[in-house]
Amino acid sequence: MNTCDWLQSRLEPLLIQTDSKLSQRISVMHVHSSSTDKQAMAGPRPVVLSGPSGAGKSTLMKRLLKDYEGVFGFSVSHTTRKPRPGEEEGKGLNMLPMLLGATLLPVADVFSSKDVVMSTAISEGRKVTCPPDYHYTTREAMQEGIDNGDFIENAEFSGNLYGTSKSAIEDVRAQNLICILDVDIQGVRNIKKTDLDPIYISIQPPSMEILETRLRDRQTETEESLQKRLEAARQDMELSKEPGVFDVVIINDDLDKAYEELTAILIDEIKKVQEVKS
Ligand SMILES: Nc1ncnc2c1ncn2[C@@H]1O[C@H](COP(=O)(O)OP(=O)(O)OP(=O)(O)O)[C@@H](O)[C@H]1O
Repeated sequence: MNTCDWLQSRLEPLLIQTDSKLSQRISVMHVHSSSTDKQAMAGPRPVVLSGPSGAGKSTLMKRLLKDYEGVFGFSVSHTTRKPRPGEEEGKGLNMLPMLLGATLLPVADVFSSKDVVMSTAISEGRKVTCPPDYHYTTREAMQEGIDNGDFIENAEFSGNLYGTSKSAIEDVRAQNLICILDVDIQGVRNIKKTDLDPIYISIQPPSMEILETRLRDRQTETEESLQKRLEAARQDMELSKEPGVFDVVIINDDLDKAYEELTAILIDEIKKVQEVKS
């Protein structure tokens, strides 16, 4: 049994318990990349998906990944956390400790929509590409990268730094994959300072009332975390109206319609990927 199969067999029972809890992201990141700017610019443009928690980003992403297999990719994150036994760069094991940690850690702060997508694919019995490892680094190197503006987002969790580097995003592009970035509004602002040139998409709920209902129905939140998310959502909804921030704002009222709008925006980039593959 190879690493990927082993990982899937170990995760399946766990995912049933953890999938409903998976939610926001700490992105983990990569400072130094082997890709050159030239390679990076040759591939499809990345996509930024932003919007309040509960707006439907993961739901839409899951559909995209299912309908367009091998077209989208996620950046490899960077961390100052020490690799655990069996975790080495390139072995694809980093999801296991993350998922095992789900029962112990405040998952809302640890998991990303990417993880929801991955775990759903596995729990549905679909073949998935093993998630990439973290790029393990030292605090000094990572801090230097953050200070140099090499990261589009970073966070500290349990004494370790995690982040998403610009070069990790360029690496995905260089592999002829559309890099999906699920970031908050601060992440959007940081990306705007770079030359990553993504398509900026905001996913918004039809109203605060509907958002609250969806978050309650999702049964992933405590009353406290729900209130925090709603407050953040109010601010996000205001900011998304600022002209020039997003290329498009999709109101996710009817899921099919929202998905249709999303694919319409992405179809040129999707075709680019498919043409190169064929
Ligand atoms: N158009 C829709 N109509 C009804 N329910 C929806 C719609 N879109 C999403 N939902 C439901 O709303 C809930 C929140 O959606 P989802 O988890 O995709 O949000 P999210 O933006 O990814 O949130 P987070 O940032 O917290 O991960 C889910 O239970 C999902 O099934």
